[in-house]
Amino acid sequence: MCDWDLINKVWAKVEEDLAGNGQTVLLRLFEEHPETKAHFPKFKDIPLGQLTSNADVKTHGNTVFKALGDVVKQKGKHASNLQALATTHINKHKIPPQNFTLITNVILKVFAEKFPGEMTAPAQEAFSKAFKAICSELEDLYKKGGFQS
Ligand code: HEM
Repeated sequence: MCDWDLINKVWAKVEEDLAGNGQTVLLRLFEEHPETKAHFPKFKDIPLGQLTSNADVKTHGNTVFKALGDVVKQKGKHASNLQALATTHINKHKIPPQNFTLITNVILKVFAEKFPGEMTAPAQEAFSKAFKAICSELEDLYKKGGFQS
Protein backbone atom coordinates (compact mmCIF):
# COMPACT_ATOMS: atom_id res chain seq x y z
CA MET A 1 0.00 0.00 0.00
CA CYS A 2 1.46 3.37 -0.95
CA ASP A 3 1.83 6.20 1.53
CA TRP A 4 -1.28 8.16 0.52
CA ASP A 5 -3.44 5.01 0.62
CA LEU A 6 -2.22 4.30 4.14
CA ILE A 7 -2.94 7.87 5.15
CA ASN A 8 -6.42 7.73 3.66
CA LYS A 9 -7.13 4.53 5.55
CA VAL A 10 -6.40 6.29 8.84
CA TRP A 11 -8.32 9.35 7.64
CA ALA A 12 -11.48 7.25 7.24
CA LYS A 13 -11.24 6.57 10.98
CA VAL A 14 -10.65 10.28 11.69
CA GLU A 15 -13.83 11.10 9.75
CA GLU A 16 -15.96 9.06 12.15
CA ASP A 17 -15.75 12.17 14.34
CA LEU A 18 -14.15 14.86 12.21
CA ALA A 19 -15.22 17.81 14.39
CA GLY A 20 -14.29 16.10 17.67
CA ASN A 21 -10.88 15.10 16.37
CA GLY A 22 -10.24 18.59 14.99
CA GLN A 23 -11.29 20.03 18.34
CA THR A 24 -8.85 17.76 20.22
CA VAL A 25 -6.02 18.89 17.95
CA LEU A 26 -6.78 22.61 18.35
CA LEU A 27 -7.02 22.32 22.15
CA ARG A 28 -3.74 20.38 22.28
CA LEU A 29 -2.09 22.97 20.02
CA PHE A 30 -3.20 25.80 22.35
CA GLU A 31 -2.07 23.83 25.40
CA GLU A 32 1.38 22.84 24.08
CA HIS A 33 2.05 26.06 22.14
CA PRO A 34 0.07 28.81 23.92
CA GLU A 35 1.42 31.45 21.52
CA THR A 36 -0.65 29.91 18.70
CA LYS A 37 -3.93 30.84 20.43
CA ALA A 38 -3.04 34.53 20.08
CA HIS A 39 -3.49 34.25 16.30
CA PHE A 40 -7.19 33.45 16.67
CA PRO A 41 -9.33 36.58 17.23
CA LYS A 42 -12.18 34.35 18.45
CA PHE A 43 -10.09 32.50 21.06
CA LYS A 44 -7.21 34.74 22.10
CA ASP A 45 -9.00 36.38 25.06
CA ILE A 46 -10.60 33.19 26.38
CA PRO A 47 -8.63 31.16 28.97
CA LEU A 48 -7.70 27.69 27.76
CA GLY A 49 -9.78 26.03 30.49
CA GLN A 50 -12.93 27.62 29.08
CA LEU A 51 -12.15 26.66 25.50
CA THR A 52 -12.68 22.95 26.14
CA SER A 53 -16.43 23.55 26.14
CA ASN A 54 -16.43 26.30 23.49
CA ALA A 55 -18.57 25.31 20.49
CA ASP A 56 -16.59 27.58 18.13
CA VAL A 57 -13.43 25.52 18.76
CA LYS A 58 -15.24 22.40 17.64
CA THR A 59 -16.67 24.19 14.60
CA HIS A 60 -13.22 25.45 13.65
CA GLY A 61 -11.75 22.00 14.28
CA ASN A 62 -14.23 20.71 11.73
CA THR A 63 -13.26 23.45 9.24
CA VAL A 64 -9.54 22.67 9.57
CA PHE A 65 -9.99 18.92 9.34
CA LYS A 66 -12.38 19.22 6.39
CA ALA A 67 -9.69 21.19 4.51
CA LEU A 68 -6.94 18.77 5.56
CA GLY A 69 -9.09 15.82 4.48
CA ASP A 70 -9.49 17.49 1.08
CA VAL A 71 -5.68 17.67 0.83
CA VAL A 72 -5.21 14.03 1.87
CA LYS A 73 -7.78 12.84 -0.67
CA GLN A 74 -5.81 14.45 -3.53
CA LYS A 75 -3.07 11.86 -2.83
CA GLY A 76 -0.29 14.31 -3.62
CA LYS A 77 -2.04 16.41 -6.30
CA HIS A 78 -2.86 19.07 -3.73
CA ALA A 79 -1.17 22.15 -5.22
CA SER A 80 -4.38 24.17 -5.55
CA ASN A 81 -5.54 23.19 -2.04
CA LEU A 82 -2.24 24.39 -0.54
CA GLN A 83 -2.31 27.56 -2.63
CA ALA A 84 -5.76 28.42 -1.23
CA LEU A 85 -4.61 27.75 2.35
CA ALA A 86 -1.40 29.75 1.90
CA THR A 87 -3.28 32.70 0.41
CA THR A 88 -5.69 33.10 3.35
CA HIS A 89 -3.17 32.25 6.06
CA ILE A 90 -0.64 34.74 4.64
CA ASN A 91 -2.91 37.63 3.74
CA LYS A 92 -5.96 37.35 5.97
CA HIS A 93 -4.93 35.48 9.13
CA LYS A 94 -1.21 36.44 9.02
CA ILE A 95 0.02 33.12 10.40
CA PRO A 96 3.82 32.58 10.36
CA PRO A 97 4.58 29.39 8.39
CA GLN A 98 6.30 27.50 11.23
CA ASN A 99 2.86 27.18 12.85
CA PHE A 100 2.02 24.53 10.25
CA THR A 101 4.87 22.40 11.57
CA LEU A 102 3.54 22.83 15.11
CA ILE A 103 -0.01 21.78 14.21
CA THR A 104 1.03 18.82 12.06
CA ASN A 105 3.29 17.51 14.85
CA VAL A 106 0.34 17.79 17.25
CA ILE A 107 -1.90 15.95 14.76
CA LEU A 108 0.62 13.09 14.56
CA LYS A 109 0.76 12.80 18.33
CA VAL A 110 -3.02 12.98 18.81
CA PHE A 111 -3.67 10.36 16.11
CA ALA A 112 -1.10 7.99 17.61
CA GLU A 113 -2.85 8.30 20.98
CA LYS A 114 -6.43 8.13 19.71
CA PHE A 115 -6.01 5.53 16.96
CA PRO A 116 -3.30 3.10 18.06
CA GLY A 117 -4.83 0.36 15.90
CA GLU A 118 -4.67 2.41 12.70
CA MET A 119 -1.51 4.41 13.43
CA THR A 120 0.91 1.56 12.87
CA ALA A 121 4.61 2.38 12.46
CA PRO A 122 4.29 2.56 8.63
CA ALA A 123 1.19 4.78 8.93
CA GLN A 124 3.02 7.13 11.32
CA GLU A 125 5.94 7.24 8.92
CA ALA A 126 3.59 7.97 5.99
CA PHE A 127 1.92 10.87 7.85
CA SER A 128 5.24 12.22 9.01
CA LYS A 129 6.63 12.22 5.46
CA ALA A 130 3.47 13.72 3.94
CA PHE A 131 3.23 16.47 6.59
CA LYS A 132 6.90 17.39 6.13
CA ALA A 133 6.34 17.70 2.38
CA ILE A 134 3.17 19.76 2.88
CA CYS A 135 4.88 22.13 5.35
CA SER A 136 7.80 22.61 3.02
CA GLU A 137 5.49 23.33 0.06
CA LEU A 138 3.58 25.83 2.20
CA GLU A 139 6.85 27.49 3.16
CA ASP A 140 7.72 27.89 -0.53
CA LEU A 141 4.29 29.42 -1.18
CA TYR A 142 4.84 31.78 1.76
CA LYS A 143 8.15 32.89 0.22
CA LYS A 144 6.48 33.45 -3.15
CA GLY A 145 3.64 35.29 -1.37
CA GLY A 146 6.17 37.62 0.27
CA PHE A 147 5.09 36.81 3.82
CA GLN A 148 6.18 39.47 6.30
CA SER A 149 5.99 38.41 9.94
C1 HEM B 1 -3.39 21.73 9.05
C2 HEM B 1 -3.20 23.02 8.89
C3 HEM B 1 -4.33 24.01 8.70
C4 HEM B 1 -5.44 23.91 7.92
C5 HEM B 1 -5.85 22.74 7.02
C6 HEM B 1 -6.21 25.13 8.12
C7 HEM B 1 -7.42 25.41 7.51
C8 HEM B 1 -8.15 26.56 7.70
C9 HEM B 1 -9.38 26.86 7.02
C10 HEM B 1 -10.06 25.94 5.99
C11 HEM B 1 -9.82 28.07 7.47
C12 HEM B 1 -11.07 28.82 7.02
C13 HEM B 1 -10.95 29.27 5.58
C14 HEM B 1 -9.75 30.14 5.34
O1 HEM B 1 -9.70 31.26 5.87
O2 HEM B 1 -8.83 29.66 4.66
C15 HEM B 1 -8.86 28.54 8.44
C16 HEM B 1 -8.96 29.71 9.15
C17 HEM B 1 -8.05 30.13 10.09
N1 HEM B 1 -6.85 29.53 10.40
FE1 HEM B 1 -6.16 27.80 9.65
N2 HEM B 1 -5.55 25.93 9.02
C18 HEM B 1 -4.41 25.28 9.40
C19 HEM B 1 -3.46 25.74 10.28
C20 HEM B 1 -3.56 26.91 11.00
C21 HEM B 1 -2.62 27.32 12.03
C22 HEM B 1 -1.39 26.51 12.44
C23 HEM B 1 -3.06 28.53 12.52
C24 HEM B 1 -2.48 29.39 13.60
C25 HEM B 1 -1.64 28.99 14.53
C26 HEM B 1 -4.27 28.88 11.77
C27 HEM B 1 -5.02 30.02 11.97
C28 HEM B 1 -6.23 30.28 11.37
C29 HEM B 1 -7.07 31.45 11.71
C30 HEM B 1 -6.76 32.54 12.73
C31 HEM B 1 -8.22 31.33 10.91
C32 HEM B 1 -9.46 32.25 10.96
C33 HEM B 1 -10.38 31.68 12.04
C34 HEM B 1 -11.69 32.43 12.21
O3 HEM B 1 -12.60 32.23 11.39
O4 HEM B 1 -11.81 33.18 13.17
N3 HEM B 1 -4.53 27.88 10.87
N4 HEM B 1 -7.85 27.60 8.57
